[in-house]
Amino acid sequence: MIPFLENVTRGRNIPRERLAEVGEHYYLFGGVSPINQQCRDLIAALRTRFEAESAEPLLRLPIYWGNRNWQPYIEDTVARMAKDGVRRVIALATSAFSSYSSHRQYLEDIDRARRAYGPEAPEIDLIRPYFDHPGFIDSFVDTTRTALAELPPDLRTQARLLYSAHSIPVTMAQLSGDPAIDYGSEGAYVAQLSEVARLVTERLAAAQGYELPYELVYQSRSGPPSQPWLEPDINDRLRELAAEGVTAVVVVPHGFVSDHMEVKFDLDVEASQTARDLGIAMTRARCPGTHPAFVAMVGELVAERTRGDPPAGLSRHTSRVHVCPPDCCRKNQPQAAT
Ligand SMILES: CC1=C(CCC(=O)O)c2cc3nc(cc4[nH]c(cc5[nH]c(cc1n2)c(C)c5CCC(=O)O)c(CCC(=O)O)c4C)C(CCC(=O)O)=C3C
Ligand SMILES: [Fe+2]
Repeated sequence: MIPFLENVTRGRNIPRERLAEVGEHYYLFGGVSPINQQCRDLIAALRTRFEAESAEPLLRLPIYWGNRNWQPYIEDTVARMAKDGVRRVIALATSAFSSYSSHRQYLEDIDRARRAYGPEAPEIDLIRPYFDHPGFIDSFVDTTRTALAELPPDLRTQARLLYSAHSIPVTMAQLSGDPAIDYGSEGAYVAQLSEVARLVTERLAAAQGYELPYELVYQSRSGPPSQPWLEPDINDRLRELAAEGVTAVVVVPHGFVSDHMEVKFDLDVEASQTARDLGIAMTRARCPGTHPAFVAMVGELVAERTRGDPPAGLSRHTSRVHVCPPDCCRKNQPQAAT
């Protein structure tokens, strides 16, 4: 696990103790990240879907898979595609939101892999942030309904919805998105997370016939304590909610696409334990994974990009362009860039 963790955090300011601690989370689950199998499952579901879509020859495309931090590495996948004669690629990141970590870094790593291969590397167009696509929203509405139904009946109408996303440094959050667009003082990442929480809550209310209060929380913080990251942490917030008399929560990990380690450990083990200790009933909505609405969305995004249709989305923060301008989703202020 350690080489993988070193890959993820190379060049970042992450304490060694944090790596050792996160390594333990993986050992608890057999010393293997669940994310590779989740990628294989998504690809299998996409193949089935793309093959069934006989009316849409555009989608009868071969599918490849590359990781940023582990095998199969993007570098190897780029080489394999080039050898297979692939000239144009449309890439989907398993990450739906704007920010350096959730979007720009994918672009950079794809670029690096292409440069490493050389001028014969295929062209690769990364699909824009798709956080408010109806397929992403509706898969969360569906899994949140299921999670709500897992609460004891008498608690369901009193539950609080906690929408949980990966915390990132506050500076990174403020620099997220397109600098020419006003997302409010917190930046695109938080604005997009807020919109998804609102949309899922509204559609859930329409389906259930009653509305639940909701809020944003963050999880999986790393980095030194001296650096401000997005808050509140889900565990801290659970303590406050218990003090306020809240008895049930449904956690919706809307910042993620599949139930990987940040979800399985930080929510299903850690936050669940916090809730248990506080006497709060907690259930957790599944991430999209291979949900049919999410799988269908991938087909729609590929078709959208191939045709050059305007980006589809349900919120006022829907991406306006397919290719982000070079100064969007920076990591640091320009003068501090490394
Ligand atoms: C925004 C965001 C997403 C969601 C968007 C997306 O999915 O892209 C995400 C997903 C993921 N993060 C993952 C794993 C890790 N992330 C780390 C560290 C970090 N993540 C960050 C941000 C994000 N991360 C940041 C700002 C850091 C600090 C270091 C840095 O500035 O880059 C570390 C180092 C140890 C630690 O500090 O926790 C690990 C091991 C896995 C794989 C899980 C599995 O194996 O199942 C997944 C899907
Ligand atoms: Fe991460």
